[in-house]
Formats: sequence, structure tokens, C-alpha cells
Amino acid sequence: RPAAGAFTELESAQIGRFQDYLRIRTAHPSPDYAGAAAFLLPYAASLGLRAATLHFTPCKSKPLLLLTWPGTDPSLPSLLLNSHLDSVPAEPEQWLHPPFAAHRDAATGRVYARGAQDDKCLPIQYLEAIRGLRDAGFAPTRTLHISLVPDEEIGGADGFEKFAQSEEFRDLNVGFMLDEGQASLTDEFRVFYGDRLVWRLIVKATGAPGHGSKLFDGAAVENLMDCVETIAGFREAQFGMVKSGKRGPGEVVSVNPVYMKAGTPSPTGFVMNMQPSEAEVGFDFRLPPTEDVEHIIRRIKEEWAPAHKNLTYKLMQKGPTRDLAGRPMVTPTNASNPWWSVFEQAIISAGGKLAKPEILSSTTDSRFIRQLGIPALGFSPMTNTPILLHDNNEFLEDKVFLRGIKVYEHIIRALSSFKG
Ligand code: MET
Ligand SMILES: [Zn+2]
Ligand SMILES: [Zn+2]
Repeated sequence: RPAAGAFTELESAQIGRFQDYLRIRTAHPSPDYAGAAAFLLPYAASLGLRAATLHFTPCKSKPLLLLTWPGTDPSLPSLLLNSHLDSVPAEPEQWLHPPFAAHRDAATGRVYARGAQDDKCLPIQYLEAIRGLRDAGFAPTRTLHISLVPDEEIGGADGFEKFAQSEEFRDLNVGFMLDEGQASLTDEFRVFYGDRLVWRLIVKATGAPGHGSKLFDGAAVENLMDCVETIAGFREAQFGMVKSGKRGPGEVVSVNPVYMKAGTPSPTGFVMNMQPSEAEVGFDFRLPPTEDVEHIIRRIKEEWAPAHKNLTYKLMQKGPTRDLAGRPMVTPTNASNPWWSVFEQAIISAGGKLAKPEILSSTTDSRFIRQLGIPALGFSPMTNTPILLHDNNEFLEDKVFLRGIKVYEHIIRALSSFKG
């Protein structure tokens, strides 16, 4: 690989801006949205973009930044490029380099930081692509908007969900949106036409308490273990279809335990000689957008958490399940969606190859757009890159990041010139 000196002055500056943005601590539980806005707004202004800051909370602590490059024909539906401002937390002691230092490893070119892939590469790539197009004298036909939104990682209730329902959003007349995707292990770019639904399932068990030494039936933890075992069997069958290659990771239901709670705390840990009367387990629960949700709910009620085993459950559906017309929230990737072929052509013109479109195994703000019947694709231009979102040592290689800028130049050029 070329030494750092092999980058042009512009490329070095672009990598520098990526690092600067990564150093802003936008991780939950207290994301520095003000810091992100103070970085992004002057940056956008320096490129001649119009900027507005919207608030959907009374305390105005969760800004939504809207940047605009006006098109020569503002009567055409606009193009929206989205990115969330927030990140998930990191456990610094588990990382090779501090997660908010954005350290660039000179030997590999990897920039290590929380958010390097998810998704703080995107706004820098969008803005640098605009710089390239602007410097080449390009003028968009359609208006191009960039939205930089808060709270995606916690469900988007005060972010994209409210934005999508706002008058400000309606006034943008969005025809098509691009949002985050996931890295690709090969040299094919991945593209996502739907997200899995994101639910949370909490199961509580009650049971007879008793001495830790006593063998008896119907203890709370035993009842909960029954539930966990049933769900584990279901999970294994779903996972099996992914392992055998029969289904993609977005085409199965995942139900993964994320916490368990039982027992009585003591100064040295837990009281060990008492069997508790209550126990609880929480699951991250994702479903393909086409899933028969009524069937799954019945299954939870009758098989996973039946009342006769002293189990109760709480199911929280984060965001819509179907679009406004009652259909699964998926964007067509065929001739019925003219944006699709323009996007596909743009990737080819950028010298890229596109993998077969997939359902994203995680969940993004795209669902709030698809709910309105507006087409949206998930796309993050990261090829030959391990998938490290929400993981330790999240990184993006400098060259991969820079190539992404070029890819967006092609995409923006094609989509904003599309007259159809
Ligand atoms: C809770 S909404 C989704 C948040 C995040 N993007 C995820 O997939 O986990
Ligand atoms: Zn994300
Ligand atoms: Zn994420």
C-alpha cells in the first residue's frame, strides 16, 4: 500500500476531516449533538450549501440538520441523503486504540473509532463528493438534501420518526432517499431494499421462592429457563437457515437474549442460598419486513411465554410494521422503480460491482420513509471490509473511505440529473 505521503493534499485533508468528526463524542447515553452541529454547519456553509436546524423536542437538545444544494429544476422531487449523528457506546478497555481518538494506523491505513462504519463516514463522504462535483462545475437538476438526524440508535422517536411526519419534511418533496447500509466482505458493494422490523421482547417469570438447597417444581428461574430453551430452539432453526446459505441474515427472525435479571444482590455478589420468586430476560427481536407478525405474536403467547407456566411478556414494536397502504416496507429493485436503475448504473459508472440486493439484518431510519411509500435504499460504500458496526475496534480503511467519496460523486451526479 502507498505510504501516507501518497495521498494528495485534498485526500489527506478529507481523511483529516473524517478523523475530526469521529473525535466528537456522539455516543449514547449523552451524545454531543451540539458539538456535531458546530462541526458540520460551518463545513456545509464552506461548500455553499444552505443549512437549517430543526428541533422536534421542546428542550432543543436534539438538533436535526438539514443541508440543501438547490437544483436547477426545483419542481422535480428531491433526493435525500441521510445519516444519523449518534453512535452506540464503546467499551474503551476492549479496544486496541481509544474509540474516540480516531487513530490512523500508518501500516494498514485503518482509522479506528466508534462510528467509523456506523455511520460517521457518510456525511463526510456526502460533503466531499459535493465538493468534487462543485469544483468540476456540476449543477444538480434535482434539489439535493442531506439530513443529519439524532437518536437513530435509540429508535428515532425524537429524530427521523418526527421529521418524517413534519411539515418541513413534506415541503422537501422527497422522491428517493439513500441511507446507511453495511460493509461488504468482498469487492461487491452491498445494497439494502428493506430493513428488518425491530422489536423488544421482555419475558418475566414468577414462581415459588424457597431455600437454595431445596429441590422443588415451579421456581421462577426454572420457569424462565423453559422459555429461554423454547426460544433457543426457534433461534437455532432460524440461524441454521443462515448457516446453510438457504436464507440471508436479513431473511430470518432473530431473537437474541441481551440481559437477564434474577436473584437478590448482596455486598459480595448475590445471595446464593435463596431461589428467587421473580426472574426476567430481555431479547433483541428482529423480523423480516414480510414476516407474518400475527403468527409470531401467537407463538409468543402460546409457546414461548404461556401464562400457565407463570410467564408474562411485554412486546415493544419500535416503529411501523407496515407501510401506510398496509404493505411490507420494501423498496422495489426492478424496472417498477426508476430510481433503482439510475442507482445501479451509477455504481457501474464508478467502476463498482453491486451484490444482489438484500434485506438489512439491522434496522435504520429508512423504515420511516418506506412507511410513506417513498423508495429508499441502504448503502454504505465499504468493500473488502469486516462488518464492525456496534463491535469493538470498529475501523474503516482510509482508501476505502476515499473511494466512497468518488462513488458518491457518481451517485449524486446520476440521481440528481435523473429527469424521469
Ligand atoms: C432501535 S431502532 C434501530 C437501532 C439500530 N440501528 C439497530 O439496528 O439496532
Ligand atoms: Zn447506523
Ligand atoms: Zn448502529
